[in-house]
Amino acid sequence: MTLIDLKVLDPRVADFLPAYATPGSAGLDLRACLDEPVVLQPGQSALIPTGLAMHIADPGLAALILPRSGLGHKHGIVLGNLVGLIDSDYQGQLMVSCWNRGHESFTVQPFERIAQMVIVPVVQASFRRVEEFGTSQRGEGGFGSTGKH
Ligand SMILES: O=c1ccn([C@H]2C[C@H](O)[C@@H](COP(=O)(O)OP(=O)(O)OP(=O)(O)O)O2)c(=O)[nH]1
Ligand SMILES: [Mg+2]
Repeated sequence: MTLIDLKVLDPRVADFLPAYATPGSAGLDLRACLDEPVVLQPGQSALIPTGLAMHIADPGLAALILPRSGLGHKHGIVLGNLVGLIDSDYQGQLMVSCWNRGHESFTVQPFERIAQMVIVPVVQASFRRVEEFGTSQRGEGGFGSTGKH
């Protein structure tokens, strides 16, 4: 298990620290640290604080913030940035951009679970400038070049 430093910025979230719901879970649910409900009209988005800050510190790791499938599928509540990327050197509050892509208004309740976070490995690359690549089977083919079936 990887140990990551976490700061509780709002004491109200101290009882709801991110935790894996089951032994096999990949995602850690993040909650809305709100004083009052936030109504998202269709098409509207809001940046919702979580009351938490995290310093991953290891450049070989990052965190991704992803929608929760139930909220996304049933209510159209996804992320305004589609996916949130948390850099290993970020020490600010974890924020969730909630976007109502649905057709009905949705109310985010204080401390409701609004998104999930996955800790992932990262490879930092450096680049070597070349004039020609070594051959590959695909070459420059893309965007459907392998056919439809
Ligand atoms: O959903 C998100 C996405 C990002 N962040 C924080 C952590 C991340 O490390 C930082 C910067 O994110 P990103 O690089 O995606 O944003 P940017 O628009 O490129 O800002 P910057 O110039 O600060 O890198 O913002 C969040 O709290 N939630
Ligand atoms: Mg950036």
